[in-house]
Amino acid sequence: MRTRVHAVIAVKRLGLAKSRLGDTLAPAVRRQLVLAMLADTGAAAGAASAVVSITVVSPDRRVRDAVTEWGWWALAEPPNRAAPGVGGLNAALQFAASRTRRRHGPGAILAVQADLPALRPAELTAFLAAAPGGRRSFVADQHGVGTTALLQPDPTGSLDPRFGPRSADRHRAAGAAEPSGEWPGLRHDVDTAADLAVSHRLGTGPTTAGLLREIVDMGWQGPKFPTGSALWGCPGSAP
Ligand SMILES: Nc1nc2c(ncn2[C@@H]2O[C@H](COP(=O)(O)OP(=O)(O)OP(=O)(O)O)[C@@H](O)[C@H]2O)c(=O)[nH]1
Ligand SMILES: C=C(OP(=O)(O)O)C(=O)O
Repeated sequence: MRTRVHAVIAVKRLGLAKSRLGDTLAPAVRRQLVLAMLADTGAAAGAASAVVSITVVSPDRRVRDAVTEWGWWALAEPPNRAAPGVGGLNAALQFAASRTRRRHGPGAILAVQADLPALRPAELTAFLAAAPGGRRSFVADQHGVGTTALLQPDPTGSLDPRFGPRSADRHRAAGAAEPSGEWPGLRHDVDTAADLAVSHRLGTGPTTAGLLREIVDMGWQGPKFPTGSALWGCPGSAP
C-alpha cells in the first residue's frame, strides 16, 4: 500500500499503565518507562516515510503534555463509562481515528501500540508496503496472540479495532489480512519484565535506552534483574 498514513496511539492513565511490571518496577520508574516507550515508538513510527501524522489519545494530562512537547497531536479521551477496560482502548482508538480525519481529511489510519521501544521505521515501511490495498491488515505480537499494529488503508473506512485478549484471532476473524514479515521490533511489545529484557537486547530507541541505562546505574544488571535495588518493588523477581 502506498499512501499517506496517519498513526494513532492510545495510552491509559500513567498510574494504571503497565501494571504487569508492578512487581518489578517502582511506580515512578514505571511511569517514566511508559513515557519513554511512547517517545521511541512514536518517533520510529513518525520516521517511516508514509506516516504523515501522529496522534496520541490519553485521559492523562501528563501524557498529553509530553506528546505536545514532542510535536505530536494530543487528544483528551472522553470518559467512556459504557466500555471500561479493553473496550476503553478500542473506543479511544476509534475516537482518535475519527478526530484525526476531521483534522487532516480522509486518510489511511494506522493504530500502533505505545509499547514498541525497539520499533524500526523500516519495519513499519515494510509492513505498509506488504499490506493489501483493499482491506485492513494487522501485525501479530511476538507470541502470535496479541496485535501490535492495525492498518485501515481505506481513507474513509472504519478502523474497527479489536484489541484485547487474543486480539490477533479477533482481527483475523474480522477479515483483516496478516502480511508476513519478521519485523522483530514491530512485534515486540513490552508487557512484562521478560519482554523488556528482549526489547533491550533488540536495541531500543534512545529514550528507553537512556532510562534503562539510568536503571542499570542504580543496580540493574543488564537484562538480568537486580536483587536489593530500591527501584525494584520485588527484589529477586528475575524474569
Ligand atoms: N487511551 C487509552 N489507552 C488504553 C486504554 N486501555 C489500554 N490502553 C493502552 O493500550 C495499550 C495496550 O495495552 P496493554 O499492552 O495491555 O498495556 P497496559 O494496559 O498498560 O498494561 P497492563 O496494565 O499490564 O495490562 C497501552 O498503551 C495502554 O496504555 C484506555 O482505556 N484508553
Ligand atoms: C491489548 C493488547 O495488548 P497486550 O496483549 O499487550 O495487552 C492486544 O494485543 O490486543
